[in-house]
Amino acid sequence: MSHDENIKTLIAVLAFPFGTHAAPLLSLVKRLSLTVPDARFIFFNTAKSNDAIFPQDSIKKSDSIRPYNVSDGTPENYLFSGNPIEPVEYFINSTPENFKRAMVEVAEETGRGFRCIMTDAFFGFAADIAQELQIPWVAFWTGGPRSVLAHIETDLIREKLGVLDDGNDEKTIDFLAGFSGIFASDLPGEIICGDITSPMAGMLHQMGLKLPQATVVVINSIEEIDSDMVNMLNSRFNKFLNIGPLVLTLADQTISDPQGCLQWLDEQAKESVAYISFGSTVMPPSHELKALAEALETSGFRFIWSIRGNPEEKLPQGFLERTKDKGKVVSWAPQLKILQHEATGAFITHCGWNSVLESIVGGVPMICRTFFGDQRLNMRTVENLWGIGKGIEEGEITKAGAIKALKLVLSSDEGKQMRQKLGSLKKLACDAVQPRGSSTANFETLTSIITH
Ligand SMILES: O=c1ccn([C@@H]2O[C@H](COP(=O)(O)OP(=O)(O)O[C@H]3O[C@H](CO)[C@@H](O)[C@H](O)[C@H]3O)[C@@H](O)[C@H]2O)c(=O)[nH]1
Repeated sequence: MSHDENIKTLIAVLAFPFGTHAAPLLSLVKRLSLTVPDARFIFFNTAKSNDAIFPQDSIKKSDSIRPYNVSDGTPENYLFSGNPIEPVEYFINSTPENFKRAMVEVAEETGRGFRCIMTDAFFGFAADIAQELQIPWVAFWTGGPRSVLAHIETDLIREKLGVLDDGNDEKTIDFLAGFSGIFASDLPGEIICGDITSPMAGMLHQMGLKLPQATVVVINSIEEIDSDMVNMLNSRFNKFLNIGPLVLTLADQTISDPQGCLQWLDEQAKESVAYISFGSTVMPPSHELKALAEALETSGFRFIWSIRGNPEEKLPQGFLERTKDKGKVVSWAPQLKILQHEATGAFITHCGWNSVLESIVGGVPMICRTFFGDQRLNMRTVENLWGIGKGIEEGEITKAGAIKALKLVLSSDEGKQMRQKLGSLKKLACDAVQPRGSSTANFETLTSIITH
């Protein structure tokens, strides 16, 4: 990175490299790079995550967005133990020094100071960096509004409910407006139910305390779909901007579909296919995968199942061969396009926020099997507030529960009603990104914060 007179505005972007966090942040940065053409965004992220989200040729082409690798905090010769939280904890423990070091390197190399720091909202430490450098802090929350409010209110929730040993505690959160019908066990584990001394819990607690200091908190959501939450967050933050759904605002969406999912969908009847995916990090336990496979086989519903790794090892013996005329099993699917296809009628999901938004954009009702973090809060919003999906019976997949849920969504009046409600939400989402829409106006406000 060399001294460059054309670059007027240098912006530091700090990514959280796990789950689907860095990709939506990069989507936001790509969009901003079109409206702030004289800016250079330095995308600080681990090498592994940068390699995954920046296609090789794009790095050479783009002058305005530069990936810059930071340490992931793992010890030398580290061998992954199989425990997925371990690399996350190494990384958290290496912050903020890894980012600060890299920012100093870039400032020295370019001979310029940063004009703005834009981060995953997880990084509460950015408040101190922004203050030290006297620059704005733009915090990007990749989940929905209800989960960020729960983190902001962590101390109040702990004060009212205490810290619970049992993740299934059924205490309600009725002391917090907008949380009626929500139970303690629906909250992200780090707030009260899990190990609140873990590095992750510490980072999220710190985030809740620091986010009100951000110049602006940006969220990949739509004002009109949860206005009560938005009003509450408006009163907590200096500025709160809903700019989603980002997936509807990016022009260059290259579709990778090597296994021909979309062509296969073209041959299926309208709203007849169940799409199954549990996102980028979750893998349901093997007895649930088996139960779901048996439910699909017995019910005969058509399906596309995105499952990471080798499906032969994960699914019952002979399942792929026996169901090859009814469904497709792939290791990665063009999810957004599948959900937007008229043949897709149900989405079995873990309720990651990106999946929930994409389901709204596609108008597809959800069958929810949640696992951690914000997912249960997202499910409650899907089920109670919007009525566009249902949690799986007993909270985990059984053969009978899955068949019941598939029938409900794919072939009952309740499923039809869900689809109608989705129609209204989808319209709100599409309207928000039109030239006069709320997300478009909020995006313009964000641009002016960055440039002035
Ligand atoms: O075959 C696949 C599977 C997934 N996806 C995409 O992967 C993303 C998955 O995102 P999300 O639904 O948010 O799930 P996670 O990857 O699990 O996301 C993490 O990050 C989210 C945003 O903070 C949180 O809401 C989740 O709880 C957390 O697990 C979506 O954009 C999908 O379209 C594909 O394109 N093809």
